[in-house]
Amino acid sequence: MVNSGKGLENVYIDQSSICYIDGFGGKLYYRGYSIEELAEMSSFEEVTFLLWYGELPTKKELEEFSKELARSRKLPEELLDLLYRIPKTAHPMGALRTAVSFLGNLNGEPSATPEDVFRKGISVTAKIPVIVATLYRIKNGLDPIEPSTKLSHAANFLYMLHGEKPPKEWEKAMDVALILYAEHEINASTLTVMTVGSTLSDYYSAIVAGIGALKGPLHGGAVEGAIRQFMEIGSPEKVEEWFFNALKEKRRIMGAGHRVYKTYDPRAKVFKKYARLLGDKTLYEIAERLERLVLEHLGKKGVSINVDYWSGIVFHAMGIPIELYTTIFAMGRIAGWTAHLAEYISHNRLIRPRLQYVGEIGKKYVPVEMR
Ligand SMILES: CC(=O)SCCNC(=O)CCNC(=O)[C@H](O)C(C)(C)COP(=O)(O)OP(=O)(O)OC[C@H]1O[C@@H](n2cnc3c(N)ncnc32)[C@H](O)[C@@H]1OP(=O)(O)O
Ligand SMILES: O=C([O-])CC(=O)C(=O)O
Repeated sequence: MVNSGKGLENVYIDQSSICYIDGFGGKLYYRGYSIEELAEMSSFEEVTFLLWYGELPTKKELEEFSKELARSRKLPEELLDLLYRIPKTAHPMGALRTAVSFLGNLNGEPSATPEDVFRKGISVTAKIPVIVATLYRIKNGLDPIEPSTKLSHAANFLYMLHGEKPPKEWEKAMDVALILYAEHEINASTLTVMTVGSTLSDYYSAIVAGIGALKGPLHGGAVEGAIRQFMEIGSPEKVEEWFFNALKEKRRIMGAGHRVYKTYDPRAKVFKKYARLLGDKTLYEIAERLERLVLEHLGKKGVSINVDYWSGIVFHAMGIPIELYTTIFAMGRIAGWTAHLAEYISHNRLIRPRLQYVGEIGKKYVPVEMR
């Protein structure tokens, strides 16, 4: 290799003031504020404002921003019609990708300024939970519920999904989940968004590409993989046998390992607290036993527990079907995608790395009849 950055490991492509990860110390900061403090004290609306505009909002700014988000929830009729026509077998991330792409056809002129990105960002951030909840209800033969303009971003999603206002502790847990998922520097989906944005394509094209990247099981899709693996194990006594079999078969433990964290992901610690508080006891115990084995046997390779390990147990406790978990990740991450897109295009340069060619050159072309 020309350099050692396979998979762009440890390659810095720009400077940014949005997020700092200390991968060995297990620390994470959004605009300088620790993730633990934001999760405990803040809200998704406030964190989105912080990520986009660089400072915590004043009370008035937060009220206006929250109102604007709430006002932007309603889906256009054309999109509602489309949601009914998406195949019921589609994975919700695929359906969400189609829905956001369709929104782009209603409003997809190139986004050349950060202000334009934020204007569209408000609309898409507001609509993603509405799209997800509406799709879920249509798929299950239930009537979609109109978004409320009174509820918080987190509470409105749960309300639209279940058809009733959520208990306070569910609203808080969902709000915390959205905060924890909101931003994480230049992860695979954010790089994807920035790459599309760097061609000066439109906001929606960039976000659609980000949704596609997030869906994969090595990235956001791991949240579904992690809980499915706990369910597959089935009982705490079976964890050990399952783990050593997985190692023997060279299967990855979902929700473990990370390109940047070589220690416990600080977001996973917060999720673990909520999983203990709200989650199914058996699933929690399975996950805890598996975690011990991961840390003991894979810790020396720098494999620890990541953000996707515990979160599914929290969503499961709120009666949310597993196939929606990655869409909840997207509901949070839209904030970070938008922040990075706006920051990058404000001093844009086309993203275009190289591949070292190792094939042959100068081969003689043979016409098809002679092959
Ligand atoms: C929100 C997020 O995106 S967080 C990540 C979510 N993804 C997952 O949870 C899926 C499982 N995890 C993984 O597949 C990986 O840890 C990734 C993709 C996240 C990071 O991968 P990379 O940084 O490329 O690590 P890489 O693949 O080089 O692995 C390094 C070593 O750790 C091992 N390893 C890494 N993750 C795991 C895991 N989950 N289970 C078992 N072993 C693992 C690899 O086998 C490798 O071992 P080796 O050196 O003996 O061959
Ligand atoms: O940073 C990464 O590579 C993956 C991750 O944890 C995230 O996107 O939240």
